[in-house]
Amino acid sequence: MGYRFTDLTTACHDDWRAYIEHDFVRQLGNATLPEASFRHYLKQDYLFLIHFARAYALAAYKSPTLADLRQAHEGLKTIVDVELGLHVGFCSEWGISEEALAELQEARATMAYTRYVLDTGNRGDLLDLHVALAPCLVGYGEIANWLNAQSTTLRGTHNPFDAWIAMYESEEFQAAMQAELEWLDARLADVTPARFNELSKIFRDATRLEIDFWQMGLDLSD
Ligand SMILES: Cc1ncc(CN)c(N)n1
Repeated sequence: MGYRFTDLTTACHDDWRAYIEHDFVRQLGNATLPEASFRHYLKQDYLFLIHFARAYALAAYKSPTLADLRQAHEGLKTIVDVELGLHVGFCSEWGISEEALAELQEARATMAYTRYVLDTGNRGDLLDLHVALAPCLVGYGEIANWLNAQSTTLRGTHNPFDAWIAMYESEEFQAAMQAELEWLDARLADVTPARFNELSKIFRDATRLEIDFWQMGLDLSD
């Protein structure tokens, strides 16, 4: 029997749950997240998204077939058109101008995560790269769904972070997540146990770097 994406989350169960259910996420859901933490996160996420768009462009470059190229293009479009498009508007609502975004200094957690993914993609193959990217695209879709399943999550005007949840529960984002899951399931079906172990390691590393990114927001670390 072949592997599926859920085998990766099962192999890294504790790290995956620590990422999805991080205190930053919980506080964002119940509207207790300090505004300074959200602002710090938003700024760093702007830099993060630019590097992740580059990583999807690398996936396009490494794509041997039209189907692979389409999937890389899907990830790139989601970041550039859906996330970054809304992000700049979000930032301005939170008092962060485009000029301020252009002058930002990258925090170490942003640097570590984005460069890890780009390095994994450069030295590995297309599947290595998609697995390194998966906690980002699949994780945020799952986080929105997890938040919506919690009785403590506030929605609408009661929550200043509502628009953030709305972005990741949107049809467009959820469809991109599903397409990525299908692509990963199809590729993982053929891998050997030894190869699956290598991929699990990449998935775990990227998931742990997502945890550090949340923590950076909470700690306001640079
Ligand atoms: C750090 C991080 N990880 C994931 C996502 C969702 N693309 C994001 N915007 N930022």
